[in-house]
Amino acid sequence: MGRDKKQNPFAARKRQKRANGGGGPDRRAEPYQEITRDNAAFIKYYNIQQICATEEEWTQFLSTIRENLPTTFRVTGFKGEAKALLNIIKTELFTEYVRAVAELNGQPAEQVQRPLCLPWYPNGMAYQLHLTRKDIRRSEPLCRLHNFLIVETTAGSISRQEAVSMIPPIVLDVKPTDKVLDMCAAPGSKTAQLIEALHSEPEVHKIPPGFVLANDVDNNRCYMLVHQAKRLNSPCFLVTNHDSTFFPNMLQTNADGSKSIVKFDKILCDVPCSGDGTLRKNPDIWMKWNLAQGYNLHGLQYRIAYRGAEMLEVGGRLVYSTCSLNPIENEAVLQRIIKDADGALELVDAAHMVPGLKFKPGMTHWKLATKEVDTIYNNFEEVPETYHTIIRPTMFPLPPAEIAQIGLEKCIRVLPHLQDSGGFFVAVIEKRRKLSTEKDNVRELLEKPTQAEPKLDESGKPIEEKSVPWGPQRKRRRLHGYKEDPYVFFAEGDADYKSMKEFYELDDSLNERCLLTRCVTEKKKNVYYCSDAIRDLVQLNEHNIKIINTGVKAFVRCENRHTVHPYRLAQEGLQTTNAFIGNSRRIEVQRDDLILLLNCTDPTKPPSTLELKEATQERCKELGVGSCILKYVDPNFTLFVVGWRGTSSLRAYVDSDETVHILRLLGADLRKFEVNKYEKAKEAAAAAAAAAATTSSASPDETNVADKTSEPTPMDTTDPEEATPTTS
Ligand SMILES: C[S@@+](CC[C@H](N)C(=O)[O-])C[C@H]1O[C@@H](n2cnc3c(N)ncnc32)[C@H](O)[C@@H]1O
Repeated sequence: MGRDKKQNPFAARKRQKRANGGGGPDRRAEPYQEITRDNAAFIKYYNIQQICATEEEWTQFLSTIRENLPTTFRVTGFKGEAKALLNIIKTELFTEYVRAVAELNGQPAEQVQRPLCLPWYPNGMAYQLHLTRKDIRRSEPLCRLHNFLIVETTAGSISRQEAVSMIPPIVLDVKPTDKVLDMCAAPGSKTAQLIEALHSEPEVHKIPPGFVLANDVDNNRCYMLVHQAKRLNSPCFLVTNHDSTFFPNMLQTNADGSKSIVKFDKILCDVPCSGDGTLRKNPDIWMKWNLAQGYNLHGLQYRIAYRGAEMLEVGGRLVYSTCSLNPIENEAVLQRIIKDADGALELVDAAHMVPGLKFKPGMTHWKLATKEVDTIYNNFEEVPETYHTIIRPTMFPLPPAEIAQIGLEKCIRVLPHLQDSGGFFVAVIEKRRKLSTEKDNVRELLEKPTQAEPKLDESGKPIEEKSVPWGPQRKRRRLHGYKEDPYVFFAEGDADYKSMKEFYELDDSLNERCLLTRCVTEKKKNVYYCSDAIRDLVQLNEHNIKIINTGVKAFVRCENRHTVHPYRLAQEGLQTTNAFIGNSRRIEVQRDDLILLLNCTDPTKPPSTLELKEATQERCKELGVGSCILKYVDPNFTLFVVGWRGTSSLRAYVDSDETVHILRLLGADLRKFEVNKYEKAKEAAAAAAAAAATTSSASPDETNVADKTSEPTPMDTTDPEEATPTTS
């Protein structure tokens, strides 16, 4: 066979287009035009696949995918105050929602449809609003609702996430003891759900024994992942940056001190896909969609999921998901994996875990076609040779007798019209025995060089060194993105730890070797904490895989002339450290005191202890200057907030979003914190107009002074009468 025949015709056409001066005219400067929600190839392709049972249903499908997607959010379940927040949402927030929607639509409040509780999401914690993202962002009456969503998302109390995207973590069924791998994790909405599930039994596990390892091949997207997960402050979480198709085996220490290869109990493969299930959220896909995307992704999707299956524990569970409706990216990938695994993997039915979810079973018949869907292929023999590098035999359904053994009907296909959602595909696989391709050579891994322990001086203090880049030099291909600072764990007998232990009366069960810094230096700045399992993973594997982030900030160096102890507590880590801290640095406060402390937003004017309740004042007298924990007990929840006892003051040490979150739980007046961006924009416009009026009436000399200090803008050449002040 000649080389030319093997060339990818789609890629050749793309190259030709580029050679002719790019892929079409640059429209960036043209005025915005509403996207035409149509694509003949898309409609033809899914029509021939018969994804809907009747003509009537097909019409309903086509009409729904052309509509914008409603907004959904879920409450972070594991937090102690989740129920209290849910109650506030169902009462105050939804009352405000009804008022705002009535105002927006000019209709009576009684006619406004209340938000819908997603029936299949556990404990009634997820809601769908009858509003799109754009509605919420751009409508002044919805400003308070928008503020609520932003603040509570940043505080980690809710997550705005597409409804269907919540399904894979639910059916993965993560328990606090599980070792969990999220292979294609960024930006991390599902990862957040996995972390929540890991922490779902705080009364049983102070720190869950399991962990979530979230990985993504894209270095930049890994930081989105860090940002997303940081809100949840889990010490059992690790972010890595690697290609999942050849994700390396990782080492772990067993209870008897020996080493073995990590096998994960739960693996999520939310693989890259053509994304045509998200047409309602991302309408620009209408213009870009073509069948070549699915063909190009099939191999990558298979390799990621197959590597996942190799790393899965026998008896473990792997969830494969895409936001695509295309059987080439879904059923074809799964039939290939199940077939290649030769009985080691089994598709299982998980519908009972999402009761009330409307979906269709996986497909067992599908057809392939050319990119333009002008020629249909029923089997590989019909495919012309020029397409053999694109359309592969494994993409066709197996013969009926074989495909019946695969169990594809157990897959979950969510179509947008079934419950006014996006489109999605989910399959659950369980591992019955090892795969024949698994290579678990512990000795080979142990023989690889590991990172050196930090050098210590005679007194056991680390010798100051410059921060070193990640591990030994590797192949160029892997040296992408930023170099990460090292992970420097405390050695036993660390002098800083001794003083922390004394000052905060830390419990012996807190493992000091799980404290770490990100720089080899004597004067530690931020001190992080991670679980034993994560520490073990980092130390044994950092030479083998790029670790982007781990640990929650637990202590921060904070020295001034009054401080007795150089480290304050960090609110981020309090969820973890609280359980290990003794009584000497605790103050129980009443509601009014906490509201007073949180309302103080000027750090230069902390509340005087004299403004507080008498009991609080008495306790403050007993407490020396420094960091402390403020505890508030409500009949429905208990709050812990980092505080600072000054010489004559007491203040809360939390960021602004968490402040609003706590004040909301306390039922306090939030008006001081409410930002109305529309009002602000109007004020800014008025100020700009006033400034412009002053400038135009100023003397020529004054105008010249202004000109020298500012860049010329198009406004300078515009008639002031015509100019519209910008308000962005
Ligand atoms: C569908 S998105 C994942 C969405 C994510 N699970 C969530 O819920 O937010 C697919 C991700 O796979 C990543 N990816 C693509 N190829 C990969 C590979 N070979 N290994 C690991 N990640 C990959 C992409 O960078 C992208 O972030």
